[in-house]
Amino acid sequence: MKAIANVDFSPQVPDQPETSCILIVDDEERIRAAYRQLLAAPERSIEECATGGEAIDRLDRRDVDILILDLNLPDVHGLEIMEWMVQKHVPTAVLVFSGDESIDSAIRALRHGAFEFIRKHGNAQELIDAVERLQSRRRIEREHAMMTVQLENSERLHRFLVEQSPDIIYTLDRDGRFIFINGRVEALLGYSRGELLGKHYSLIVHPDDLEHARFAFNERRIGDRASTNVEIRLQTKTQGVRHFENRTIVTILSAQGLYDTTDGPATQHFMGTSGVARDITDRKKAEETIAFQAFHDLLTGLPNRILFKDRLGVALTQAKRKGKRLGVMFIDIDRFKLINDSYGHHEGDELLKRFAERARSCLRSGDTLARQGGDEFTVLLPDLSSAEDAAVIAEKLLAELKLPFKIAGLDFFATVSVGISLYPEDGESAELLIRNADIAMYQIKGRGKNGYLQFTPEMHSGHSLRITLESDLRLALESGGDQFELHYQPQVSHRDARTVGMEALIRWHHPRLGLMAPDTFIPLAEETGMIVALGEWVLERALSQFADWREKGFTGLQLAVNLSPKEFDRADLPERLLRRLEAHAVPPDALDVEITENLLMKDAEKNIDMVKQLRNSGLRISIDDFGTRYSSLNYLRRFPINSIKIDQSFVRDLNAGNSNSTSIIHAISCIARSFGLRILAEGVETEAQRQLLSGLACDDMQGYLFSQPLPAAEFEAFLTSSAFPSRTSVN
Ligand SMILES: Nc1nc2c(ncn2[C@@H]2O[C@@H]3COP(=O)(O)O[C@H]4[C@@H](O)[C@H](n5cnc6c(=O)[nH]c(N)nc65)O[C@@H]4COP(=O)(O)O[C@H]3[C@H]2O)c(=O)[nH]1
Repeated sequence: MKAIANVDFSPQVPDQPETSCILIVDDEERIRAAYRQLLAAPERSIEECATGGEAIDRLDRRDVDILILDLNLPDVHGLEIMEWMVQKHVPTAVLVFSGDESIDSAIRALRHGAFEFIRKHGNAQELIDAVERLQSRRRIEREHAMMTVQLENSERLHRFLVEQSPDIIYTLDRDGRFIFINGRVEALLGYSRGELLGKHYSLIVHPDDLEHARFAFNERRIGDRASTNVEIRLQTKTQGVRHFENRTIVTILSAQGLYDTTDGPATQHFMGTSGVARDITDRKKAEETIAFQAFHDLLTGLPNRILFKDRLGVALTQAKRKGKRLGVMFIDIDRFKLINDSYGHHEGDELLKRFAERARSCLRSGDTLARQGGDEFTVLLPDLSSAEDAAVIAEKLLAELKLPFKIAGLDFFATVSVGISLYPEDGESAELLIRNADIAMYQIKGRGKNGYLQFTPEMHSGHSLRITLESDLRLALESGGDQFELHYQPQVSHRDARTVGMEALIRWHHPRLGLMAPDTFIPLAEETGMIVALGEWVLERALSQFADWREKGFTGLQLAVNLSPKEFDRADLPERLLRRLEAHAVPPDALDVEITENLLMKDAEKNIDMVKQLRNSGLRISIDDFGTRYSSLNYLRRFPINSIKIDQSFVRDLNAGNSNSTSIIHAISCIARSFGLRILAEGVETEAQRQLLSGLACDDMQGYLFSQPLPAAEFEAFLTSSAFPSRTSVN
């Protein structure tokens, strides 16, 4: 950026009356003395000269404001002095007084640039009035000159700002033609200014946005009512580096009407529009990357489970309306783990990709093949004329797989187990149809794999385990929660390798099944509503432990707890949290509530309100598993959260040198930073990941590299003795 050199933008209008220097030139000393007396005043400094020569010397210093000049001097004629002054550009104002009272003499003096002509022997008041008039004129002239300088400076500053602006700044005439556009347009759109001046704005607007642009570019309103942040795609002149889609950049446009008010505010004439277009192409690209990966599986490019479920929901609505049948297939590649472990992950990934291609080739264009995760795929068959149609497709798939996959020079033979469920026979909801297809798939696996089966209600008996777990969980809660334990995992600041907080993670010591990870019982607790009581237990235990640590001197730490969406359903959540915080004397800003992206998407308005209430109470809010759902940046705008936790899956992929993951983390961290959010990466297991993440501007990290989640006593020892001590370590 250029420096704004030599420009003084400070106001320069004087607040004190200035002293005027007055020079009286007359050969008669008596007259000079009389005039000096007449004109004496504090804001005047009066000097005298008896000859023209002396006067010229004095005037040459150019600090005389007013010259009172007698024309008839002994050495030089007064008019000659005035000629000399014109030649030398002496800026002194001249008041001629002369004993020669002829009109001719007065006219000559005035022609030579005199301000006024006064008769020498006239009324003395005439001289005083003339000098006052001159002083006042000089003052106005000076102020005018100063204002001109200020105006020039401000215009220079304005030009500088407009030219250096990273945004396109333009003015249109009343017909929508450019009458001004700054140089930024050249870099952004590839047009020179000359090419655009006089042209209609539609030349640079993407054809699909013309209608939209008409409102923004024709904006007639001003002030707060004028359009701001209208998203419009502009077209570049040629295929540029910065294009979004074909020759397109995305901008946010703000515009307002321009009015001629010279005839007074009542008679405003519309003159045109001026506005600013900010290039947001990079942000849009990042949003698209994130939106794509939120709905797609990165490895195969297939829809992921969220998109699948969404499409299934839409297909179900249509099937219900039209009275049609639809099918869901759950496909699992047999012994995939074995292939992965024996040949390596790269080969495993390659097999998944090739399998996806082959499976897709067996389907019609309206069918959806999705990857659920790992080696599990699902298929939506939205339009089946009979139950057998799904079986035909499954057979086709099995037949396709008789041919080997050639990967890294080797022949891989893959077989699959396929479970099928049908609407309306096997379920009316997306969840039920997927679950029943899954159950059918497990049945075929149990029967020796490589085949397909349609769901039958008898297959449900295996689900009795779930029923038992449900009642065990209820009992565990009712008996006071002794079977539960909290483990704490440190969160480490990447800047100074200090522990800055911890996440509380629940464990269940099941009396028969042993130690159970939360993934095995939290979903069940959520489905049955027991999560609310479980959440209460977690909060109470975690806060009491945390308060204990604070008392021991570990004060600067944050405690993170997971909150399930069900807990958000209760309107009194903020009060309950605050009550518990108060009971343990823990300040609200030490508690970091982790919520999932799902929560923000479903029932957004209600949840926005809840998040705002929590934030207003001083609590901190983090979004857990960020990037795994539809990470619309809109909700980052609308939800006043503090931090985001980048999901482990991206961190894991960093190890495999997956450039997709790197660019997604980069995109996420750029966006998070622009919203002023703290970024925490989860699941950091290796030094290589730590280094990559540091380069991607992650503030804090959590993962096995620093520590596994630990029981309270071990965590306390970690805080004091580890390589990542607490910032407020008591030791
Ligand atoms: N592979 C790998 N894993 C790592 C690493 N570092 C941490 N982890 C694991 O990643 C999970 C992080 O927690 P989360 O994303 O909040 O995910 C949590 C959270 O969503 C839920 N959860 C745990 N405790 C609670 C709770 O008290 N309430 C609620 N509502 N949910 C909970 O269960 C999920 C799983 O918890 P955990 O099994 O404890 O699993 C924890 C943790 O043990 C690493 O370097 N590598």
